[in-house]
Amino acid sequence: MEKLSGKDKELIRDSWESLGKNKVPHGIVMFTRLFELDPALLTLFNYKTNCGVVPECLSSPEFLEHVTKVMVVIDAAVNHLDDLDSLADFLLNLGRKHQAVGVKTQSFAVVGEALLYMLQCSLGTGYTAALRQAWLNMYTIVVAAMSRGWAKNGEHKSN
Ligand code: HEM
Repeated sequence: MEKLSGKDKELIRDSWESLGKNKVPHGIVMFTRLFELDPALLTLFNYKTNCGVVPECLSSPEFLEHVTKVMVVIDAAVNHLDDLDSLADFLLNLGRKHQAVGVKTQSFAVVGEALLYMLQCSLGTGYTAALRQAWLNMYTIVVAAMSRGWAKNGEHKSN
């Protein structure tokens, strides 16, 4: 996997220190933005509760669990910045699972945009161009690994 610079790591760690302690509220800001950017993604959350409607979806326990899951993956990445390779198998498998539930790889990029939006809202003036780029670099590494798993699952199905 790609490597991050020392400066990238410092910017990511410092900014995540307080955000990571409040994962769900920040995750909700992120997913609210995600559904503004692509409302069709709501239909992929086929929980028993009505996830065709944004407010109902955002307050359903299963959905909030997924929000937490996403934030935990981000937390894991931030905690393994020196060794992102150790997450490769996990992320590959995660990509496979998302292929199986109908998520497209392009949608991972929209999640990235929503992540940056959440960082901007939360960090205010701390959201500098260098910080934005550092997070983008990390997220790109995560998504590249997930996308490899996604593609492998797709291949497997068409065989
Ligand atoms: C458009 C984007 C996404 C959609 C529509 C989506 C949807 C889903 C769905 C339907 C599931 C299965 C049900 C569930 O566990 O809640 C799932 C599982 C999961 N998702 Fe996502 N997801 C998206 C992006 C992401 C991203 C970017 C991450 C992490 C960086 C992530 C992390 C997870 C995790 C950890 C699971 C549990 C996998 C397991 O059961 O082992 N998701 N996702």
